Amino acid sequence: MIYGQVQDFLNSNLFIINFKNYDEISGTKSARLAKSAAKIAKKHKLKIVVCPPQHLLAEVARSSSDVYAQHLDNSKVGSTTGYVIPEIVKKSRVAGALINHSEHRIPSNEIEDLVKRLRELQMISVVCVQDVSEAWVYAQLNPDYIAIEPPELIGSGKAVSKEKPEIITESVKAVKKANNSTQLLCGAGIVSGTDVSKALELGAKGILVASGIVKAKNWERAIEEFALAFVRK
Ligand SMILES: O=C[C@H](O)COP(=O)(O)O
Repeated sequence: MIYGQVQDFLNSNLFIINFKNYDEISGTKSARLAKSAAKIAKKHKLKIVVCPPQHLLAEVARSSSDVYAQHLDNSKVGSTTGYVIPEIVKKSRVAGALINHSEHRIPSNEIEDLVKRLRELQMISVVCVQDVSEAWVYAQLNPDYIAIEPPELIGSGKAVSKEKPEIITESVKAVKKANNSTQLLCGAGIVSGTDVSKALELGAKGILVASGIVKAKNWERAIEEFALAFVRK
């Protein structure tokens, strides 16, 4: 992305679908889900990013421009084996990454290094945090996004925006206090358009969702329902 495009991107709402390692997206099904996301993104002029499993990143990124890694390793370019690193995935058209997801936590010095590395590569960084105090700590690194996710609600079908609205409003404040360009996303248990609307009402710039889409019987219908919540906000 060139500079102007990066700015436009950061000004719009963001809807991230993390495929995790659900069986529903194994093999060629990841590309199918990414295609549905791209279709609805285009229809509503909405930013929808997909995070397929690591081994499918390049394949999905061949046909979709909005692909982030679920995780990256802070290993060097060169003689490192079995790690997935920013410089190399960028060459497969991967545009950003989740960092420190609740299911793949890393030490704070690595979070800091990865945010810097992604910035230098003009890739988008999404640092996942579990509570408001972590939102404040990591917002000061100025990642593009902080994604707040109370771990106990992940995969529960009980939306953070309804179960713990205060964690979103408090995190919005924490991120603002950092006084930089970082914006807040939220996730955990989001399964409906009203969950999304509520998150946006509370001040989130977007959402990070997995099971609510991946496990839906009809992917396109579910993505459309979430997308409409963004469009109607
Ligand atoms: O990365 C996604 C989050 O962990 C949320 O997962 P969930 O939508 O299944 O609760």
